[in-house]
Amino acid sequence: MAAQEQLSAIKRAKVLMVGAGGIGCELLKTLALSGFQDIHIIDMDTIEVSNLNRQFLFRQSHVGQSKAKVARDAVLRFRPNISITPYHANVKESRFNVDFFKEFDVVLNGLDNLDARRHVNRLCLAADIPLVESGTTGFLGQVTVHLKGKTECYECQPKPAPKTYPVCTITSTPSKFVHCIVWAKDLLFAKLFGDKNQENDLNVRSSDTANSSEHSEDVFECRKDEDIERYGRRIYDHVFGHNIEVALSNEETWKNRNKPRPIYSKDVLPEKQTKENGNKEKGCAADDVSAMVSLSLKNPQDIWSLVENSRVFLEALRLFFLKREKDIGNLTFDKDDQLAVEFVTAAANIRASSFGIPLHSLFEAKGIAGNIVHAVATTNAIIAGLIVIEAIKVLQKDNNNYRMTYCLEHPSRKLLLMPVEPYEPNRSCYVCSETPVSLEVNTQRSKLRDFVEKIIKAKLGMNFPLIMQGASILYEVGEDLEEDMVAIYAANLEKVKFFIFVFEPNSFYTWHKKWYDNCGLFF
Ligand SMILES: Nc1ncnc2c1ncn2[C@@H]1O[C@H](COP(=O)(O)OP(=O)(O)OP(=O)(O)O)[C@@H](O)[C@H]1O
Ligand SMILES: [Zn+2]
Repeated sequence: MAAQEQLSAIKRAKVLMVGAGGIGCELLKTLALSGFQDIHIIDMDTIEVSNLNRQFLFRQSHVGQSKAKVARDAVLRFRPNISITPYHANVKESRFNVDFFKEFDVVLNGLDNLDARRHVNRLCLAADIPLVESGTTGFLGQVTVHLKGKTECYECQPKPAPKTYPVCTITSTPSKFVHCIVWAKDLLFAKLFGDKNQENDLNVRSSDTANSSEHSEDVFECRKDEDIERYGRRIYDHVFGHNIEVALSNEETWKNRNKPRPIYSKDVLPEKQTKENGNKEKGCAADDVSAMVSLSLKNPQDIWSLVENSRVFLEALRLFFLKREKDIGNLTFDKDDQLAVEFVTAAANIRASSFGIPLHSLFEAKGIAGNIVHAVATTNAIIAGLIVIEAIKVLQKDNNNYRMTYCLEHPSRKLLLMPVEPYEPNRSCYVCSETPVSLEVNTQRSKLRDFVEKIIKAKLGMNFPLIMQGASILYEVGEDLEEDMVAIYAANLEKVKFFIFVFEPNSFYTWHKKWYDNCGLFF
């Protein structure tokens, strides 16, 4: 009897879930309610307040606790007799190796990043375990099934790169609010609060023409005898006033564009006004410091005026120096860092105002800055259901009926869920096919570092590459390397004229034989 067989396949199955976030919580619940009895779940995160609106296994009292463990406990309350094994860990840890993966009948991904997805894909290929992969953004979602040799693997098709903008649009000619956000976040915020040694295009325009008395590197440093109010105003005037004037001096740029308007702090905020606001101090922990709180701005969905944005800008900068001084120099923008979001929102709005671009609320700016498409709980639930449907087909080896399913925002051919037959493996996929990758590299010019970082790690996604020249090792990655080897490898990275063979050694992935024999990179 088909139904009986299905049920016993479900009961016998040992499944691994990776990710206990938006999709993962729904998936764990649906697995349990569908009769699965042996579920292992890996998630490296702890619960945040922002998860509670859609990750229904979690409650306020769980904030700060392991997602995997709390998810397990929540599901055991309504299915007390099943076995759920949680791992509060990164799936990339070496204990989750090929042998670990081989213990499962199917692996189900509910992840949110390319790196972890690639990693799980490769482990599933190496262990020859079916993978059901998924993802959602807002109303959109998809579920795909990957079986080694039968359907394409997760990496058979190149993934679209995240959207980037031309540097000059960001530094000189923004035309959309998102350009102002990128400027505020990746240039101004990074310059003031991030790693000082990182390249930064913020001042390209002004430093081109900067007069020699003002050394452009020092403009952003707080001077010895300068109080923080004055420093804030100087930065404000430099980036929203002076830099815009410099940009305007290049007539060519503005022939077919609207000219921006330089904005100086004294025109927007008379000196006295900031003093009044700036002095309102509230005692709170460094992490909770907020310019909105100290300026009594309550609603994050309000669009602030230029004056309000200018106040937030100066107040946020002041608070960073006053309350978060130890973070300065190490910060990268984080959408969950309230003060950082306030600063970036205000800076982006002041720049938008200068360029005649409509201003936005903090809520909207945060969404754009964090590349956030607001998650839709229903999409996650639908996708989780589809994952379970495909997982059951996998367990029953129902080879002819696997489907990739897309969840659409608007009906297409009257369907909101669009099933498509899975594609065959891509014969030239460097991950799952026999094809060796050949690359042409100019070994006279390229440093080994460029090769390792731009190609081996970024493009090919190798985590533990081993690079050989003849019989000697030029470079490898590992936790237990001797110090002197680390120094030698570091020196090798700066060298040019290498002639090498690269592979990801099998101690970690134990690549299936084909990969191991053929998928080296030859030069
Ligand atoms: N390498 C990894 N190892 C283990 N778990 C991972 C790894 N990478 C991502 N995850 C987990 O995958 C889950 C993805 O869930 P989701 O997309 O809902 O993101 P979130 O972090 O919960 O929410 P958001 O980012 O939208 O605020 C997260 O719980 C995250 O911890
Ligand atoms: Zn592939």
